[in-house]
Amino acid sequence: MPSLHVGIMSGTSLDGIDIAVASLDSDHRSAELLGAICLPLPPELKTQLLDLCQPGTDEVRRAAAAGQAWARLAAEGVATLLMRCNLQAADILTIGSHGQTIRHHPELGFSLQIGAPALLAELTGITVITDFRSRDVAAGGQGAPLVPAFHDWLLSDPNATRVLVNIGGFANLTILQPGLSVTGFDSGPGNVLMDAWCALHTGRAFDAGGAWASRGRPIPPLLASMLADPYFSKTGPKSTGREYFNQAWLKARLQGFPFQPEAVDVQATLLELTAQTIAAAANEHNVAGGDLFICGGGARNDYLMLRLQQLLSDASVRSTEALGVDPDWMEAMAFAWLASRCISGRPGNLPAVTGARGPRVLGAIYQA
Ligand SMILES: Nc1ncnc2c1ncn2[C@@H]1O[C@H](COP(=O)(O)OP(=O)(O)OP(=O)(O)O)[C@@H](O)[C@H]1O
Ligand SMILES: CC(=O)N[C@H]1[C@@H]2OC[C@@H](O2)[C@@H](O)[C@@H]1O[C@H](C)C(=O)O
Repeated sequence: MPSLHVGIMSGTSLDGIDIAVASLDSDHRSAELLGAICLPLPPELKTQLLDLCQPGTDEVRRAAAAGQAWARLAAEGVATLLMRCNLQAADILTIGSHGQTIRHHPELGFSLQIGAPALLAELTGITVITDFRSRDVAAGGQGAPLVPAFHDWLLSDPNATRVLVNIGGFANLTILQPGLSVTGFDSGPGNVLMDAWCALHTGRAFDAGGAWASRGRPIPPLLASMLADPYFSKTGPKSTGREYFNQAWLKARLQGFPFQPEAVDVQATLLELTAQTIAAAANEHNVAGGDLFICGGGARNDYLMLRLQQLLSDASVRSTEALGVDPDWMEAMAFAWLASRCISGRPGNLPAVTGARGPRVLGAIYQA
């Protein structure tokens, strides 16, 4: 029997809160997107959340305040979306709310998302499930990436190799190969460094279509110094975040550089870094001849898509649209699905992906 679930994702790009409502049918492994909405983060809330991604003073109070502001915005989004879809709160079994990651340190035993789930349950009148990463981390896993389990559930094909690549702030891959267990990991930065550099030099939040990067030329020694970072040669399970790949990381590479490069060439180098680390991660798993399907905002970066296709010339590189899944809503749908797993007492993680000791039911439930 299908049931209706809402998924809310606020990713590492901090561009907005994505909300999707989906009809999920576990008997037939199907997911139908009924509607979706993206609420841009007001600049003040974006700044508050970004500030919380690094150590600072009075963090507990600031995190509580920002979490509540986030929940109020998310609740408004849920109400608008349900109205547009002609649905009532009572039609929705659960909301799966990822919240906003402000620290991800599986090596220290925690991954912290904020988003005032109790308030969200109170404001929406719908059962809210959140804190999806902690249980996996407690079981020795990375707590990330979690979407590979959803990709496997919805998109695996017994006859074809499929690689799903989510390019948001960070990029993660899911490798679905007939007869092999699912592999998945974060390959490294997706858009996060490109966004930061673009904002600094052009005042724009991102480089639309990769047009600016396409006018520059990657700087080989700078690219080499970036690719030498030990994260890229580590094998999975592995996950990363703003704690590691951030403006300070970029600054350190630029400081060690003998001349002042052109800003546009740095942008081209950062795009190349994203493309090459994704391509290398796919190649490590011998996916030549398979299909790559891209989701997340990176699917709109035409130049990045072109570079990926050039680097992986034996594979076809397309957006997940080709599989019938809108690339903008894949992650929000994944959190709707993770909530459906939790409420039915079924595991949400893939131990082979996250490194957890075993399958675990993920999430904390705030009953309506
Ligand atoms: N038209 C476009 N051209 C180029 N890049 C784009 C375009 N639209 C969106 N993006 C990129 O996609 C990003 C947002 O992607 P997305 O919403 O998938 O990220 P996220 O969910 O925040 O990240 P994560 O998956 O890491 O949590 C933007 O910050 C921008 O870099
Ligand atoms: C800790 C955290 O929020 N990680 C995000 C981030 O954004 C992409 C990548 O890094 C992935 O590991 C994860 O998100 C997706 C939704 C995931 O867990 O699959």
